[in-house]
Amino acid sequence: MLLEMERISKSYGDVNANRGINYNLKAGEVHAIVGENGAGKTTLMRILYGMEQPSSGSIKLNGKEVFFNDPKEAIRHGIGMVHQHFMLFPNFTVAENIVIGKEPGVIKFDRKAAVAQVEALSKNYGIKVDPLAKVGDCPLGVQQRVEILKVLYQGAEIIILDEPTGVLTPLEVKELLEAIKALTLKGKSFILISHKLNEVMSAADRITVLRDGEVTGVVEASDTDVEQLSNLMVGRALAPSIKQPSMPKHPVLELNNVSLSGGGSKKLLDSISLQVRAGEIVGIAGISGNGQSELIQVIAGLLSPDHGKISLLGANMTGRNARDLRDAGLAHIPEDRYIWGANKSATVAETGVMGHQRRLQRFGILKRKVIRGLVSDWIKQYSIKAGSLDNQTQNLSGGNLQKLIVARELAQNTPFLIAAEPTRGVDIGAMETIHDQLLRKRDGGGAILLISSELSEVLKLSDRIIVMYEGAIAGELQVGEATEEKLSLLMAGGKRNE
Ligand SMILES: Nc1ncnc2c1ncn2[C@@H]1O[C@H](COP(=O)(O)OP(=O)(O)OP(=O)(O)O)[C@@H](O)[C@H]1O
Repeated sequence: MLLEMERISKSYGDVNANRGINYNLKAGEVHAIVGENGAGKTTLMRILYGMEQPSSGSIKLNGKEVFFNDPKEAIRHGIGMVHQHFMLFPNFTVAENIVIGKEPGVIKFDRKAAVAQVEALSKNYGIKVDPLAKVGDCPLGVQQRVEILKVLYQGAEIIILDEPTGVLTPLEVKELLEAIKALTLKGKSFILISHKLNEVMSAADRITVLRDGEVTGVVEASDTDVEQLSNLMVGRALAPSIKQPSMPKHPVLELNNVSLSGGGSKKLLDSISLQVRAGEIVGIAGISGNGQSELIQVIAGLLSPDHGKISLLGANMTGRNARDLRDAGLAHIPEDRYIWGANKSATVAETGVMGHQRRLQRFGILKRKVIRGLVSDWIKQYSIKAGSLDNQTQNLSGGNLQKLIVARELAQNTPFLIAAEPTRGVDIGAMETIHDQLLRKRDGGGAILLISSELSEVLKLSDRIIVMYEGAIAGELQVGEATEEKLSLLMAGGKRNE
């Protein structure tokens, strides 16, 4: 056996993140780990990668016990990790990012050698990149290839992929799954952490299921289905949300010819006009980087458009800041929970009211008791594993923080909500809860603009779908006529749907 993790336990104070976990990996195998948010997946991988030390238990590589004090030691033993949030330098080239930390050259960095080595590596493993491209200019799918080449350059035999498809387009996901397959044929082994059970079943040979820090099952992928996995994960089968037809009323958000330049002649937003009415969910689909992020930021008052008009409930809000927009009736589940949604060093209770403090204070003093009561209720409603209300936000697992932010924004009961990637990183049970809550808000007369890289989510929740391509609206489809194929065509710059 290539890797054996035996009886691994890890506690943080009262939280038992891992409780006697056994996990093993064969050479050339893809062995996925699934489980609810906070089940202990990341903790187990942080232990394997030397970022944390277990409270008890042992790790064996090729039958020999090893102990890693830090990631450098894990890397020396052939373990590589690609994190959910890429850790690349955007201003450096692809080649520089790959060789960093182990650069060729005796006294001085040998750039030519670096490019040659990256070219050879890329050819050997069939993973295409341009060594001279600046990483910040590369699409996310390419950035992920750079991360994978980087761990291969460091000599990885075991590659940990933590939620690798969260930010990828359907085509990029397909390419990633193909790259994984090709690498296993060359003897590399993968540990895949994912909430996307269909992808897990198509990529993995075996699947280990964790629940509350313990293993609840190890199954062959060819021998299981989504239902059995969800049972092992959550202890029950899932009931999909039921969507009633929408009954849209008055316009809540209106954009008229909104444009934003990106410096030079390039337009980040090109004459966008759209409406979101009370009682409807308008979905925005598009390959990441086609203006969706800028659209969200312009509407949320984080960027000011160069041209055009933005109105909320009939009031002109063009150029107003985020605080004014929140006061006027906007709630916002942000695209990136760490940049816009939370402060890592704040407590859970503080993150639970971030952006809404003004409503929860009296004479400039926060109503702490009220806040603690509110946040405690959301923790119960969304089954958030948060430890205590005074726990630091950075100690929450990614999915649990996402749930806290969604709960906070939905609880504001505002007439308008931007829901950007609302279920990124959450488990299937929580996804169901969040979808139900979004539909409930819509049915209660809320207007929702949904931006999601998950086409299935856009199709499931939206009443109308707008596709963005190169900063402009490439087409609009009613939910009845929209299919993944039609949307994908428009997303790739296909014919405008007039
Ligand atoms: N440094 C820490 N201090 C305190 N608690 C922690 C710390 N790191 C993790 N935890 C807790 O350990 C538990 C397991 O977290 P972990 O991140 O391993 O879960 P996960 O299965 O990866 O979840 P997700 O699917 O949301 O990423 C959670 O309850 C989390 O809050």
